[in-house]
Amino acid sequence: MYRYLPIKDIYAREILDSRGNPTIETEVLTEDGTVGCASVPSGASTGRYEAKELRDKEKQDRYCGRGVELAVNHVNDQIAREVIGMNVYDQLEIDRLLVRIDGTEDKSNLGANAILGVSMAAAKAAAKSLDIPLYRYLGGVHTKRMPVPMMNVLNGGRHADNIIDFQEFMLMPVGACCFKEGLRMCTEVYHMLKALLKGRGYHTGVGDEGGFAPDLPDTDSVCKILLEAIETAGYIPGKEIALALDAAASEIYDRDYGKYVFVGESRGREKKVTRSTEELIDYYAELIEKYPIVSIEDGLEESDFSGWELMTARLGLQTQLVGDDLFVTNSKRLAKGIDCNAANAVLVKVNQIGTLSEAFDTICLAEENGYRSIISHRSGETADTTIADIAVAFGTGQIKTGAPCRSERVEKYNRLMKIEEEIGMEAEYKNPFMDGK
Ligand SMILES: O=C(O)[C@@H](CO)OP(=O)(O)O
Ligand SMILES: [Mg+2]
Repeated sequence: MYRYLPIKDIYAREILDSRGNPTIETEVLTEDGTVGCASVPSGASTGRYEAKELRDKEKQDRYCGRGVELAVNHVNDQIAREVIGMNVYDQLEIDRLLVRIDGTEDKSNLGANAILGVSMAAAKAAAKSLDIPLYRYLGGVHTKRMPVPMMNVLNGGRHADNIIDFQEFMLMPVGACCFKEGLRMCTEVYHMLKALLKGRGYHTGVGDEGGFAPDLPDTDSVCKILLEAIETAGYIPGKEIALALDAAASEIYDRDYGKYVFVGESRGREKKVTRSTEELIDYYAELIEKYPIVSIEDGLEESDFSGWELMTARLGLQTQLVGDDLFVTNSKRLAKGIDCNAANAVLVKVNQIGTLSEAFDTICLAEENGYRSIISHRSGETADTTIADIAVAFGTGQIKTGAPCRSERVEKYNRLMKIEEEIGMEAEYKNPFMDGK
């Protein structure tokens, strides 16, 4: 027997995310008066195979995005009816029940957004009622590994109104001694990058995740200025700060044409710049040769398992190849990837799958098969910091949560600094590429 604390009430409401679009905030109240509150993020470059975020049919006049009143009603009616009375400490049972009452493969009935809010708020209420931090509640007493940030300092693709074809250019402070130092190093480079861009007449407005969004013509010029920023800030590229990319290749793939189309890079040229799967892999090989790129996410499009297999055979030994749209945090899709040696890491976004327990299952499957896991935010975020705790709880060793200048991203970084302080001397921070994990 263990402690039993029934859920007394569940209440969801519509709030706004960092892009000014509606999203859900959910509260779970327990019999002892504890309230756990969680809000749900939302993507722009969403994967085709993600669990479905339920949005209202009609666009609301007062918002630019479609509302989530339908999903809110599902929480307040159907879900509340079933989940009230359950033991808040039975996370697995709560999550399994949510999946069952939805009844679909992709959670399109109740909505992954409706389900996730309840899953996260229940965990937060449980932790709070025990008066222990969320990372400890989810991860246990031995939780101590801090994640290396993948700090997105330059935005392109669907996250910015510029001409850069790839979506994200990130800094990884692999040579730092602790999370706090890593965060400081990247932030210094971020400020240096701003000065360099400004000095060269580029605008320094930011994209959805807080990275700068200048009109740099191609990936080469982005990598060059990033290296310059790292060096001018006083760090050694590769050794102290490495680079990571999210190509978000599904967004530039032309299905009819069967090739990747680089619209930005084509500007001012007579012929459109396109690359076949093999050519794109060659292009990555060249980039890795020239720049200290340690990780490439969504290097190929989301359905092309055989292309991924090819890319992994070619680049997988020296480079982390991350499946985001490819795996969508779904253990079945990850299992398929493992079977054919596609990728060697999985991006974990809780709203891609809908419950904490399913995200955890995916991380365990990755771990068992020598794949790394990276906890990630979405491009549309809120002040909710649950992913910071999850990254520490599940000991994934890496987190992707944007630039240090938009508060919905900074909240996560600040939460991680607090966690590191709490864990104290026992906190562990290591280069994820040094120990094969
Ligand atoms: O592609 C990604 O990895 C994410 C987060 O950076 O973007 P979005 O939330 O728009 O899918
Ligand atoms: Mg991605």
